[in-house]
Amino acid sequence: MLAHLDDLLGTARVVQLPMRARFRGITLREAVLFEGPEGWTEFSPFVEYRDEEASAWLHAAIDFGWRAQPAPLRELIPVNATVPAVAAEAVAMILDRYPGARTAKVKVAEPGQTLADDIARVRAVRDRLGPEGRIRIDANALWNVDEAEHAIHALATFDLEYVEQPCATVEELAEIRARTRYMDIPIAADESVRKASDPLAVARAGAADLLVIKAQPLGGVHAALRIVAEAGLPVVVSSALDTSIGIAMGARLASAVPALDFDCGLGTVAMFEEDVAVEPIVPVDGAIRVERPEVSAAQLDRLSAPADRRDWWLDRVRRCYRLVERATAL
Ligand SMILES: O=C(O)CCC(=O)c1ccccc1C(=O)O
Ligand SMILES: [Mg+2]
Repeated sequence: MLAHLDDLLGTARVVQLPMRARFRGITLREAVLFEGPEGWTEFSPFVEYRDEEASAWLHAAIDFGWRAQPAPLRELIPVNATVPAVAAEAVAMILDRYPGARTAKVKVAEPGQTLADDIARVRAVRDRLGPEGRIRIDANALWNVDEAEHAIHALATFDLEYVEQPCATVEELAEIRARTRYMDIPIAADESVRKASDPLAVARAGAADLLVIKAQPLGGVHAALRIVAEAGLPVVVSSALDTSIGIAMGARLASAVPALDFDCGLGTVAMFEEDVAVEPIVPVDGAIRVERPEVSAAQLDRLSAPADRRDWWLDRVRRCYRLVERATAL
């Protein structure tokens, strides 16, 4: 094991980052940062995840903090704007936070909303980006196959780059892919990669045209690169709503994949009101840089979580560490 539990606990800082707008129901994003020999690293599985799933995220944190990273093949990573399931009127303000971005990812299928809301939001994005902008939509597995077919057909008029995780299962993805093939819109798998017991099953089944690859849920940069190599599909590297430290991990992965033909979902620090880095990794001219940002001691103090949340996170680190120890030979 590369890092001892004491190394993790001894350097752990638990932070809470206020969000500009609610995303995934979150207004305060919690993360643990550790400082390893390679630099700062992040552990930030969503609070509702069970330990088994969260332990892959701890494996990733150890990988990035304690293990030399693969050589970067590129220094700048083009990123997409991320548009939450907001009202159409709010779209312009959100896109303004991603200066130079030519691509937007738009959340759709939000519970409590209608297809008309999705259409209005995607139309507003198209109006703002112009005809040459790229628009991808992400349903987060919330449509059944008929709903997906209806919605994709209705949204196709806005010219979609791809549809991310329209339905939940690999079987449904294969079905919607077959049904919409005549529209020539690629289907991307996200949850079917990062939440599956076998992240390669969706590729093997031929149920997706491309994969969304995230460093933390896949166990880190090295593990994710192995999955990319085995899948043999184009990839988009994305984040899971990380601080600048987790984004640096994602950027490092994006810098090392053999081909990067899609803009990456790594501009999400723009969704936070505050961040832990002296210079937060936010998009400039549509791209982020590949580097380990300097962490601000003052920001770590300002954003420090209350004692009960710190205890909760450190207990989670202890439990997940046992699972990582059992599952791997790091
Ligand atoms: O890909 C992006 O643009 C940002 C990342 C993102 O959308 C996301 C962030 C947190 C949790 C899930 C997702 C997702 O892609 O489904
Ligand atoms: Mg997604």
